[in-house]
Amino acid sequence: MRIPVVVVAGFLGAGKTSLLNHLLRTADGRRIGVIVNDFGRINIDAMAVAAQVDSMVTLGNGCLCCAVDASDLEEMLGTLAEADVDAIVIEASGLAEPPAMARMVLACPGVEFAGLVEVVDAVEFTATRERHPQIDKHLRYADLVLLNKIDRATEPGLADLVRDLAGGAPVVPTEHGRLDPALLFDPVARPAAAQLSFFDLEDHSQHIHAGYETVEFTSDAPLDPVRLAAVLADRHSGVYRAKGHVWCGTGERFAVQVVAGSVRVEREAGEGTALVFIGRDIPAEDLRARLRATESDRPADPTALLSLTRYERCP
Ligand SMILES: Nc1nc2c(ncn2[C@@H]2O[C@H](COP(=O)(O)OP(=O)(O)OP(=O)(O)O)[C@@H](O)[C@H]2O)c(=O)[nH]1
Repeated sequence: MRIPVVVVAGFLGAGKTSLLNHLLRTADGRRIGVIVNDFGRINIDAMAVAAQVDSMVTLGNGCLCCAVDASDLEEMLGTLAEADVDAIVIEASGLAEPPAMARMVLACPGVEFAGLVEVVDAVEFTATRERHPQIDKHLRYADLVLLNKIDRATEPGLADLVRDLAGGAPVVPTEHGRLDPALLFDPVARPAAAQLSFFDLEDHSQHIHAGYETVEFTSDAPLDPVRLAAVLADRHSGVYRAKGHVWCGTGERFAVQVVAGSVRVEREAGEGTALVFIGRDIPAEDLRARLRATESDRPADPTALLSLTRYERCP
């Protein structure tokens, strides 16, 4: 039997890793192999899922849809297939071109393309669509759409709009990607996957990731929470997404998640700092210098960092 491969796509910060982690947590005996593709060189998403996955291949630094050719993907899928998994989930980078990825999976022997899942950020969707009208097409080709962050959705008519754009594919409202895994992995429950054979090969310059860049920062020194909080609060308007881990020299570190105007900082175990900023026209040198200036030689009370957590819309 060919192994089903599900592609999970969705714009930066929509909730793909949350969905993946939920699927891994609720796998109920299914062995799930994962391919995680992060846009930056540091694969933060891979770190987030590594603890619970049966078998994982990661690909950082560029979108799978462009950075890899079909034979590389075939090799990655082959590695997972050898690990004897029941299903494979590919988490695309938040800037990937989902139809292109689906087409690549369709071309791989030994696996069955089991559908394109598009995760929609119910808070940011309208603003994202304005910047990237191509996103409508992503929904049109989806086999299943998650209308995620429904707990924070305030826009009237959004569900109807997403349903219209999804053109008949099921639209499931979710919080933190909590989707019934049967919808993805049970052949009976899962919607029939599109064949995508009618796609024209697109020009890569039209892809959403054209124009986006990443700035990475790593450090083994304790960071000063007050100075770092100021850098994160006063981030350049080009930064849409930031994620990673921050260490202030205490016995814990902090997971940082920025999506547009939302900032979430949570305690977690570990040491060391790795942060990735994703956006357009980010003044990389300036940002790196400001981050470097937060390095300190002593631990400090992290309250200033924790109190950054807030949800707000971008102006
Ligand atoms: N309030 C709320 N927050 C959510 C929900 N789903 C995800 N988040 C938060 O949104 C942020 C981004 O979630 P991720 O799952 O990392 O998003 P992603 O699509 O994997 O992000 P990229 O890989 O960077 O594109 C995190 O802080 C999540 O906790 C949700 O349903 N409601």
